[in-house]
Amino acid sequence: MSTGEDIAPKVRSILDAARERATAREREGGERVGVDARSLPEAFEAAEADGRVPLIAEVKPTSPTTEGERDDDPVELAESMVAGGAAALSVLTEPEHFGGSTDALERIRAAVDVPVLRKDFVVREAQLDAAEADVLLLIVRFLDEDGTDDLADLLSAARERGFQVLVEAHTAGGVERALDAGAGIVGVNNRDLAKLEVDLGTFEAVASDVSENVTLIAESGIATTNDALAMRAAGADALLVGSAIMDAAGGGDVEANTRRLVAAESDATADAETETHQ
Ligand SMILES: O=C(O)c1ccccc1NCC(=O)[C@H](O)[C@H](O)COP(=O)(O)O
Repeated sequence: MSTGEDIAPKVRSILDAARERATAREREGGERVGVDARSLPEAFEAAEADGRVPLIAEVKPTSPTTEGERDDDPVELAESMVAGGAAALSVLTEPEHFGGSTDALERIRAAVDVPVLRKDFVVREAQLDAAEADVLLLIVRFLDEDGTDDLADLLSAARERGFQVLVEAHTAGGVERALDAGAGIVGVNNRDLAKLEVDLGTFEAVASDVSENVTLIAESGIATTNDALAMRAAGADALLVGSAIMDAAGGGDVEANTRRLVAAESDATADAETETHQ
């Protein structure tokens, strides 16, 4: 089944590149990875207990919708995010459109002790073995395409290797497919891959239908503390933030950007208490 016409041309090119990389890996063969994963839900619980908004901060040097590119050492960026209170990290490993690499992922995972998500466009089983990570991303919409593996099969194959899996959707139907395939960690991406537009109302519209037993992550377009509060109020167990932390155009302070979002709830509580006492 192909729903290819629903995907923006830039995204189509990402998907084609992912398929080519899968084919190259299949030709090369290579070892199957076995991961001893750091628990993502436990990292979120620890952040909550500590008064931090559970946040996955993303090492995202550039993207099709980003102006500019950060060429800082990815390990230093990752360490700054953890110093700023990130519960977990996401690392883009897609090389052609996001400036990522599996080498950067492996160096980051060796340098930090929080769970690390491999953010890539995995469409076939062979791609699972490109690098070890604690969490792997599978995108429902991309697995509709011809020449891709079935979502439930990929989910099982990833779990057999020890990965936790974040299954990403953009619509209520996509979330249903994720849950039907057996996902326990679900991301709702506010970025519509058909138009590359971001609307935080996407998460708000979909989140209320998802059971409490599922770890639910709001992804993309979260820039301000008010955005973070809105996503949490709508039911996000955690947030995934890239651009606002990386600030590729301004080259800003990644640690301060992370801390600002992580402290959104504790700062709001402190402000409310101050107002009550005035
Ligand atoms: O970010 C993009 O431009 C993009 C374009 C095409 C496909 C995917 C894309 N992003 C992947 C992501 O899911 C985001 O990097 C992630 O959710 C963080 O989003 P943001 O905080 O808006 O950078």
